Amino acid sequence: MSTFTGVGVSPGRIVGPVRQMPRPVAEPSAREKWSNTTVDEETARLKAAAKNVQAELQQRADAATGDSRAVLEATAMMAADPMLLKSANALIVAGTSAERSVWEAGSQVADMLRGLGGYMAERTQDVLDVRSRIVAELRGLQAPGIPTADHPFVLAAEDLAPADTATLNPELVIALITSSGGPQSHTAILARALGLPAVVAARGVETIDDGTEVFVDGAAGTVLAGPGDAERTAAAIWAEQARSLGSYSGTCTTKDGHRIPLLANVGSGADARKAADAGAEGVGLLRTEFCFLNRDTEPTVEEQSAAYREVFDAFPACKVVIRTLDAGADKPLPFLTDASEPNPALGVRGYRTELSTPGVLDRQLKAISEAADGATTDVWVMAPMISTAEEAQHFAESCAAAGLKVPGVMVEVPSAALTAGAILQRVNFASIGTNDLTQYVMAADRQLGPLAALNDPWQPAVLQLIRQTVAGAETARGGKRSSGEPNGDNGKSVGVCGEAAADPALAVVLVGLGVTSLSMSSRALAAVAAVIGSVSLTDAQGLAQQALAAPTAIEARTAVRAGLPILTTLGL
Ligand SMILES: C=C(OP(=O)(O)O)C(=O)O
Ligand SMILES: [Mg+2]
Repeated sequence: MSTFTGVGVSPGRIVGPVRQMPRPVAEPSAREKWSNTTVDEETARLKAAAKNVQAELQQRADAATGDSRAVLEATAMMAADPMLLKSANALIVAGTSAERSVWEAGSQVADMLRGLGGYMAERTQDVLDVRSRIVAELRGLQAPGIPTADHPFVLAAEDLAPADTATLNPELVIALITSSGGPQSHTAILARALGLPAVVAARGVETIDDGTEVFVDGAAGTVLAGPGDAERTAAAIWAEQARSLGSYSGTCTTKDGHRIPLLANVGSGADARKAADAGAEGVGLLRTEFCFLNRDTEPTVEEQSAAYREVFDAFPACKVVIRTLDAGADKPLPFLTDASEPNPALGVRGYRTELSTPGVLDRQLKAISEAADGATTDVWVMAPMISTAEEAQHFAESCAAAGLKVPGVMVEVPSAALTAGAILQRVNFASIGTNDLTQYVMAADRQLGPLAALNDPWQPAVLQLIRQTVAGAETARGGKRSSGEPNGDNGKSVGVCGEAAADPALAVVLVGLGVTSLSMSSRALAAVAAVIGSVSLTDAQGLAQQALAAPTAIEARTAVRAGLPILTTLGL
């Protein structure tokens, strides 16, 4: 039995066979020529590979439903695209290998589609995906992307990109294990959103053979190859505990009756409908960039408005906090961000793209305003990566110009936490993004596995910045508020929408620090509500003081967990 230790980022214990995510297909050399074959043989090789890829994609499409089916059908059609094959054949005739020919032909077709704009430009990614698949087929390699199987499996990967989420089928993938990736990486966020046990930064998991049975413990952060009876029993107990936790009732209060609204983090209308079904009281973070990943061109006002309206319609008469595009670093959008920046996390990302690409923000605000028109939803709008009071002021003015009445900011840059008082005099609310706040205050890339211990929202510096943000809000408000979620117009409320809110023990600390609402993946709602419901507000404040007094992240977590016996009862 070998054990791999990493960082547990989504709790749960499960036993299942591993499937490795294939490595991305490498570009064939520009000098790659065919030899030992004839033009006809090389053309026939390409034709057969394209046909196999098409058949495989069509088979997957037939088995899929909804959005995944549409994506797979479009990609299957692309594999048989006559223009792609014709351009590739012309290169083969000139002596280029089938692999290189289809690679170049794919680039040509992609450029052409991009130039046509609109719906055609949307197909660019499909062509690039198909050409990689055909090259993999020609080389006898596993197809790129999330593997398929006819039985549930534990997906092992180096890390997952946000774009991989479209094809991840949670019925088949029962846990995620990665050799890289930090606790705030998108693999971790995705795992929590899907409620899948996950361990990141577990070096060596990339060497586990396909089919090997493993035991994944997403709380302990361990992966064990060749589990025995003890592990199988632990997995069965966890499945039973998960069932008994049930679903979120739609109301979260401390033991002594203080209301803490629990909202959902979503990335699309479909997500929002799932969150509403799960009992979320509204949306605390709509990641609008997730609606448009893989887009080469800016979505039109109409397209945006339709996407946002879907979310508003899922939450009539409830609060929805919509975040303007947070492009850059781990979430590049080609129409907004510069892929060649040397240090993208510190670069032109989030609200800062307004400097390099003015106009996109105003068009997005217009789209939000149009979507809100006639909807009963209480629409709040916030900007990501705000660093100064001037930026907050400018954002508030832009919202006002678009007729949006509740502007706010994300607090995810340490300067925003330190100057929260001045910032909150200019906007109505703040939402703390602990994922980025942690990476920036600890100077530790959130995507890097080796820095996982630094990238921990229990770090004393992060807790102090949260306290400072709440104190800044009190100054801006001109005094303390006793409890409850203030209204959007003058409340200067502080919520948390980073992944810290989904950690039930840390959620209690956040409440104790004075945070008034929490937003998380809907899977976490029931557990967070159960743990908050087990303490009074005074208990939560006491635990927050203990966490603040602890000199290290580990000691803070240990002290708080010791004060929350319900965590053990629920297996959290
Ligand atoms: C919620 C956050 O934003 P994202 O994870 O999308 O960067 C955060 O930084 O905590
Ligand atoms: Mg962020």
